[in-house]
Amino acid sequence: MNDEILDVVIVGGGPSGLSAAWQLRGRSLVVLEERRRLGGRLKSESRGPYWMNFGGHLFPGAGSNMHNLVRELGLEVIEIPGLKTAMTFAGKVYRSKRVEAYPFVLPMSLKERIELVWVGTKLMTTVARWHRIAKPRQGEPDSARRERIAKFRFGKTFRDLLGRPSRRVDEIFQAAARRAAAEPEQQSAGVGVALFGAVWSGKKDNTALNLDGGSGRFGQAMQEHLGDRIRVGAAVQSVRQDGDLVRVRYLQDGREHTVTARQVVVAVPAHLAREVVADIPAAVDGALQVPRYGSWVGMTMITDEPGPMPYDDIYAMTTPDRTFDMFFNHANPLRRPGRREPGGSLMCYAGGETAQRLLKLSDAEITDIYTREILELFPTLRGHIVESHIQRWLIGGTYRTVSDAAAFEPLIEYCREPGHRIHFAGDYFAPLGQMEVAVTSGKAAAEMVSRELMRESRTSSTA
Ligand SMILES: Cc1cc2nc3c(=O)[nH]c(=O)nc-3n(C[C@H](O)[C@H](O)[C@H](O)COP(=O)(O)OP(=O)(O)OC[C@H]3O[C@@H](n4cnc5c(N)ncnc54)[C@H](O)[C@@H]3O)c2cc1C
Repeated sequence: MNDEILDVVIVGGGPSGLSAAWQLRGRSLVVLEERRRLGGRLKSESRGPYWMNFGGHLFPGAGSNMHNLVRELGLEVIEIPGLKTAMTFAGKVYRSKRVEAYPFVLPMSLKERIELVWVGTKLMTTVARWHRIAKPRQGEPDSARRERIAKFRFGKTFRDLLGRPSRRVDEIFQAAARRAAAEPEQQSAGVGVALFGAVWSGKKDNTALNLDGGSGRFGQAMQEHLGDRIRVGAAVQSVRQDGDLVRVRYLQDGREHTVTARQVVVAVPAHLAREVVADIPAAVDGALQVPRYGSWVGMTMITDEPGPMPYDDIYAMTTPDRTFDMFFNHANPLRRPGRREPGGSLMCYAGGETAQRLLKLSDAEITDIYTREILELFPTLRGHIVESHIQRWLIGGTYRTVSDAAAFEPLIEYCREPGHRIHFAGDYFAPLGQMEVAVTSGKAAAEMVSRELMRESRTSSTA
């Protein structure tokens, strides 16, 4: 048992919790993180000049809360010169900067071409509408914009929007849709459109950057800055309000501890928040049941090729003809004109129903499938994969199904109301979970905490 009374306890050391902790670093606080490292679903490990990437990697550009945070931490983002729109089809790699060109590039029947144009046009028109909806309006609070996005095309599934094109055309959209960790039938049309909106973000694409040194640097830098205010290996069991204080019970190294604070930010995935927070108001509890989570099964690889490889100009590739849905070349942002350094770093992953099937296999079986299919595409890579790891993200991506927009509103309302001591943050605050959503929600929770602490200190000084 511990007697300390802190200003704030933050539960969860992912981007949302760390964003809150950073805003509140002038206060007495601790961050309790279940894993042995910070960063949550942002994870990478250094290997010489490269890094192995396991989780989130595309960082938002200038003007975003994540970008500001990364700069404040003294970290650098780097541009990605490579193609993010490459695609495999019938066993071959195709490169087009503009996805709209694929109906004319891929070896397809006329019927398939027409279908690809038809579905693609429908999607692009809807994405253009989504961009208008998602654009921030002068003077409006971020929550208003979030609400507008949440309501966009939430009453239909992404499958309803796509229709049912023939198999090979459908597989292209399916593979891309699984970047939301769910099948088109499971996600709302708004989720699918947001996903494609991130790809079709216009000519000047600084919306997707890399963190120099890998996304794991984010958690490491936070650890360096926040020091002994971070407690890793600390699994929170319960968060309970007790009068003017909140008691947080956690297990660390097999021992039970309690820490008491005036304010708590719960920054763990929605269903886990429900498990730990006691006495959640019924409407908020209902809202926390809205976000869905899908899995991803990835393989990350370090390679030792002596010179150029056929994927050097590619960063991201959709792979509808493979077991995995996406292939990434994480060495691409490090390539410079001139001499090509030896070695590299690659990653691939599958989501949706494929991930569910793969989760039943052993690491060795998944490695065999992924490796065989990568070598089919790039035979010169044979013998050059020197290290590989399978990463199972059971809680991979968060997304919304149909008719969820209204059901989530009680939580937005709760977050706006003054007087609470327990606050929520996480990437589940938007229909499609991304690090920017996480960081923004953490910042918003921290602002509420600051207001509450100031209000309390004013009240006690006038009493
Ligand atoms: C493979 C993959 C690729 C991705 N790609 C991108 C991308 O390119 N761009 C992008 O923007 N986003 C991407 N994401 C999503 C991004 O990583 C998440 O949106 C972001 O990490 C969410 O942050 P969070 O803090 O809400 O949750 P998390 O990152 O999940 O952090 C929550 C933390 O809470 C901890 N926790 C849980 N329960 C407890 C407990 N009881 N006690 C203490 N601690 C607890 C967890 O261990 C975790 O560290 C990707 C994710 C994955 C898995």
